[in-house]
Amino acid sequence: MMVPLRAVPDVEEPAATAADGGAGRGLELAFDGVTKAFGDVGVLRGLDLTIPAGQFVAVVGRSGGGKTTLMRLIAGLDSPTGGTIRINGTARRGLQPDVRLLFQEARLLPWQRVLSNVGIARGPGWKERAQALLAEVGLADRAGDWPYVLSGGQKQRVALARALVTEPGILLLDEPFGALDALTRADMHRLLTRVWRQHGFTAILITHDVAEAVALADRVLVLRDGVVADDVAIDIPRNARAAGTPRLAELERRILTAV
Ligand SMILES: Nc1ncnc2c1ncn2[C@@H]1O[C@H](COP(=O)(O)OP(=O)(O)OP(=O)(O)O)[C@@H](O)[C@H]1O
Repeated sequence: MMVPLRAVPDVEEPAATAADGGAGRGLELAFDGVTKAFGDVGVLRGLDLTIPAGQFVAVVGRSGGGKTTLMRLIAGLDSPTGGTIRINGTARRGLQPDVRLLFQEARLLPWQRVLSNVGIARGPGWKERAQALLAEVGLADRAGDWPYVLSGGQKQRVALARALVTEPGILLLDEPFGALDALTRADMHRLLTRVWRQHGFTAILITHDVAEAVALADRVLVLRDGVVADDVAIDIPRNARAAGTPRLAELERRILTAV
């Protein structure tokens, strides 16, 4: 197995919050009585929720609980049955270029080299921009490679660089590290935290892994039976989380109980 060799520096800065989050380009996301049903089956049954600009939110819940449905609504890939989703106060309709998605699979174009995969949006200066983002994700020297020679973790880094190329205000992450081994996952956690601070987007991470949620997020939402069953602030500095404090264990237990 190929494991990314380039370690991500684990630079610890004060945790960014909604108030001082990153570069401040994040967008606020608000749900106002949002429901979603497929036929008779109500998947989301009334979400009222505000996610401040620049916040890092994790969404956990049982399989089939509506997490991916929620992502698709935010991304504009599907419409709510009722209620409104607002981005910076404006009701969202259809696809929005300010919102980007990262999936469990990197979904790179196999017939394009790494640099072209990142610079998919093209436009003036795209090569320099794509190259700079590759450097940011630790793949500066892989620009000329074909996707098939990369490891799973490296592919996800390329996908992350590609998602950032348009400087999205909201980044949706649907189990992006689910298929990676533990060491690569830990590297990706550090990388994601770093780019989130650097770029300032609002991050919404879907995960089955409560430990991952409390390691990365400012706030964890538990989605159960189509509503937010718990909304937990992770009030522990990020640099204290890896060590595992009693408070962190307590929050993890609370989330697991709510799930
Ligand atoms: N297009 C669709 N048509 C009908 N039912 C759907 C559709 N999309 C999702 N569902 C149903 O909605 C429910 C929630 O699905 P969703 O994929 O959002 O759950 P999830 O929490 O993301 O699950 P997992 O963790 O397993 O990915 C499921 O019962 C699913 O079968």
